[in-house]
Amino acid sequence: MIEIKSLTKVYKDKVAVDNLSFDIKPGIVTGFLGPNGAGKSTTMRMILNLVKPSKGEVIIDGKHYIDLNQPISKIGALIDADALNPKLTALQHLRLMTTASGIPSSRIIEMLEKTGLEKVKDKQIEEYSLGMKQRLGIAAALLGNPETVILDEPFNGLDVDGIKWLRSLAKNLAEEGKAVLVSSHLMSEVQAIAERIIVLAQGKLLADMSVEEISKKSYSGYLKIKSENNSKLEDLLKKNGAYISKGEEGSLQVRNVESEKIGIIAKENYIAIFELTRVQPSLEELFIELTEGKVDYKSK
Ligand SMILES: Nc1ncnc2c1ncn2[C@@H]1O[C@H](COP(=O)(O)OP(=O)(O)OP(=O)(O)O)[C@@H](O)[C@H]1O
Repeated sequence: MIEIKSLTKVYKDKVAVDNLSFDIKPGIVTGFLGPNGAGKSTTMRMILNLVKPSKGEVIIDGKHYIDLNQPISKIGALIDADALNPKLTALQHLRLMTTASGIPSSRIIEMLEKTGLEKVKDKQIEEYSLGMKQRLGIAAALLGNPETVILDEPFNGLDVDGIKWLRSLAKNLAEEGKAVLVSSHLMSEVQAIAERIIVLAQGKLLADMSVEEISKKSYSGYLKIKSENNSKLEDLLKKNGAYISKGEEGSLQVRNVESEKIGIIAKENYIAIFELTRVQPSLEELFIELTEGKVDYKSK
């Protein structure tokens, strides 16, 4: 379990991470979402003790990172897939890591197989595509069989097969009891695997919810109604506290009144209902709504 407590990072006059608190729980995948520049990488780097917080702390199983016995078996991370020595082969890269940390070298082949790199293990990294480098970064992250796995934008550069593979890998790691934190700027990439979603914008926590909760939130959810007499129904529903706007094909978009009540009002007033559908925004739309106006580098 990793506890992030009031974590703050200020670069000169830029607040990259602003008083952020959340937990990374074992046994689930947590999606860490935010637009470019939201502060995801900076947070992950602070968890890994690569960046010193301006304020706040990260507690890993009750300890600070520097007090961990074998950090590599506590936290494995993919932070920057390009930060590899291009002249080394994958095998040499992983060998350096096992030698430096005392991890049994048998883990190397296991991880190369797990990440699909077994056949290209003797190629120099400079010949690797971004997707292959991501796979190697993941192999390195898993080398110490860590309890927590932190992956910063791991879907970048992966092809369709790679995305499928990574999704099932992340799920399997969580099923093994590991805490898995996966960052992305796209909800669609993590919604299929994450049980919990943390949304960050401009360094601040916008949402920390289960995927179920986030889907149930009514941000832009509404009831779509078509009836025999929409204008009469609209008046009646407004009297009952509904917020109504006009939808497509003459339908009504109704908020703030539940479907049962609408049904009863329609029945009591002899108005036949032709359609009554709950429309929930997709997670992608929810994410856009949550982060609207909170993007530093938005293309015009
Ligand atoms: N070393 C640094 N010096 C100065 N500013 C920095 C530094 N590292 C990050 N920042 C700034 O902090 C903010 C957060 O950056 P960060 O890389 O953590 O965001 P992110 O959510 O990971 O975005 P992306 O998806 O684009 O990587 C940005 O405005 C960035 O420019």
